[in-house]
Amino acid sequence: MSFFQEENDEYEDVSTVMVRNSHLDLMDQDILYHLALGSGSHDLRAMFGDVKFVCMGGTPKRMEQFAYRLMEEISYKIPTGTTLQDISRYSYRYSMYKVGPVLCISHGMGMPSVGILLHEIIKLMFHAKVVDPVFFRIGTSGGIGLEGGTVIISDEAVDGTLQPFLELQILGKTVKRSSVLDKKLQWELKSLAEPDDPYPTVIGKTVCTSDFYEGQGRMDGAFCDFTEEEKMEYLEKLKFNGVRNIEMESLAFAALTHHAGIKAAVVCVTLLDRLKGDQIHYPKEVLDEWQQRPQKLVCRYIKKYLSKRGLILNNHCGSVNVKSPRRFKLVQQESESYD
Ligand SMILES: O=P(O)(O)O[C@@H]1C[C@H](O)[C@@H](CO)O1
Ligand SMILES: O=c1cc[nH]c(=O)[nH]1
Repeated sequence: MSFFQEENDEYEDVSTVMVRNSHLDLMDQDILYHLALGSGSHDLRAMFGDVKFVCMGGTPKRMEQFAYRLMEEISYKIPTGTTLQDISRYSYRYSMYKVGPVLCISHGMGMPSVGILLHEIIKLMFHAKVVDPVFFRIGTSGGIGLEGGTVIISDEAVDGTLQPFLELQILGKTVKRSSVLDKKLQWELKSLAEPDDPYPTVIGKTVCTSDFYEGQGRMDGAFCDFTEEEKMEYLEKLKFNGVRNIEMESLAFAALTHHAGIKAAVVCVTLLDRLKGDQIHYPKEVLDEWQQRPQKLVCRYIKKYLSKRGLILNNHCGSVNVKSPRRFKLVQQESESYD
């Protein structure tokens, strides 16, 4: 029986997000610089207190598209004549959209970019007193022995040497943080893959690198000092060790959410099979459709979660099917005050 059918739901909310930094208590305000938000300048509780899901992916366009998909799926309406607002547009760094209880945010490329975003989003959750949020990364990746268009739910994020740690240099010392992802969430997501989906959805290990070219064993960058044989030996070693895909954010995403006690999942589509080549040569329309596959899966999860609790929004603006009125307020309409 899947968790969606269980009588007693273990997913009932229990605690607000905590930060592991006592210095924040001593600050009169906290400026979330890269989000163009702050605890002094914005009522973060009113704006974000109802958030339940935080979804991140590389590009602003993908996350805007995901926000519009969610609006459709959960019948979330904004006033006629208006559009979804990019809440962080004045940061000129990340884009953030809010659709009822779901935040959709672009994280840019690579671990430093997603790491900075996670610090500020975790603090945002803390200031807003958000209760037990679930974080998703919906991304793209290179497959290992899997055709383009395959959806992979990461069961573990590891570095290029297959270590399940994020290594950070803090005050000149190396600090390791375990990159742990929630097992149950992975299987819940997997259970939402439909037999009719014209592509496979698999669970597997994800290698996270700090580079797209040499770091992922590509021979088509500006530099390359290894041979085809050495590259294939490495990629085959990854395959042998259960690695299904390679991307650039999962390690920091898993390590920092785990450090904050936040449940998280990484769902990526493959854009090619790295055992067959390096260049991403598929037409744009094909790549666009593939990029939507992780979105569909996560959308199914969110929709089921909300439906199960009678929280799918009603079909008219500003109204919610309220079982839990303290949460899931509509704050999108307040976007004017975000400026
Ligand atoms: O979420 P995205 O599609 O940006 O993830 C991967 C990893 C890098 O950010 C990027 C490289 O093309 O795609
Ligand atoms: O090969 C790929 C494709 C997308 N993203 C990556 O990081 N690697």
